[in-house]
Amino acid sequence: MSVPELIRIVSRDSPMALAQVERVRTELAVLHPGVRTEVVPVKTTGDKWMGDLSAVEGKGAFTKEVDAALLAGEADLAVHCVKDVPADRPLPAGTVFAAFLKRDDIRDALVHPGGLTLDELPAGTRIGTSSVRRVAQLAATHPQLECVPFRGNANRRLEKLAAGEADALLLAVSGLERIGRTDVISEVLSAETMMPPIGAGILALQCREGDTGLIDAVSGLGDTATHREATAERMFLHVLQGHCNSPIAGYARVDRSGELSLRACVFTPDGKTRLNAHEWAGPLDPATLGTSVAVALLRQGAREIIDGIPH
Ligand SMILES: NCc1[nH]cc(CCC(=O)O)c1CC(=O)O
Repeated sequence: MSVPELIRIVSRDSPMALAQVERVRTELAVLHPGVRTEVVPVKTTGDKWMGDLSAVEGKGAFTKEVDAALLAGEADLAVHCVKDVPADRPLPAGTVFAAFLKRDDIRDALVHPGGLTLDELPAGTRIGTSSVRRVAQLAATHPQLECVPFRGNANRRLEKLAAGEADALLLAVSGLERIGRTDVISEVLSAETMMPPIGAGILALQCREGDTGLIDAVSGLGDTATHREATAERMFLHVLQGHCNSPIAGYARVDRSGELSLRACVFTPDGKTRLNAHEWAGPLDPATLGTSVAVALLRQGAREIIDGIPH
């Protein structure tokens, strides 16, 4: 199958998303020096709507318009943060993941202009975050801090922080790396301190199902360990069937010996209840590991917690 001459790449138009596209173009140029690429930026509902995301109809606020451009043939390849691709349902009909790029840092960082660490922040410090996952974990470990709703892309959030709309922020390390702003990090939080979201730090390439020439051409950008981790994590979330307001966190890891494990948590919004599971795949394939960890949490009462949260 011959490599297409031109690949039109669609993505959100935030600085982070466009940096992600540049990574894909660079890696493509190494793999297929002859190929030309074009960028098709689109604004998504999640970029336009600055209110509560649970008020937006359906899921996929950061992916819907990107998927639509792909399906309409306005572009050939979509670049998504796996974290933003809904896992409770299949991918939009007619599209497939062609590759998961090698995973970036999965951790969250504290951004505090004074350079303090999370444990040093004085009581009443306002943390700008609308993430129910971050709010629940902070409430459990640092109840003296106050979370204030904060939306917008990472650059915009840094501007709002500088304007005094909050005293500190929690942002993904990988996102800050992509926009070239790791200088603002005052502390990188361990995955134990602040468990990351499903899919953290992973970029996925999505194509039209029948586009086999393109799928073959870009699949070489994929990373095997990341593929196993993404598959386990997304199946976990699929079985759990969460919603926008359910604090869920977790991550899979392929260790040095090649063994895959998945740990995951479900929280109540106040962080007071935390269900935990951690399993090794052993002979199980990644998707079955994801199912097994979800079932372990469901047995502990995850369904009741998730369904009990208004959404
Ligand atoms: N919802 C925005 C978003 N989507 C993906 C990332 C981080 C990068 C990644 O995990 O791929 C971010 C920013 C953040 O959470 O700080």
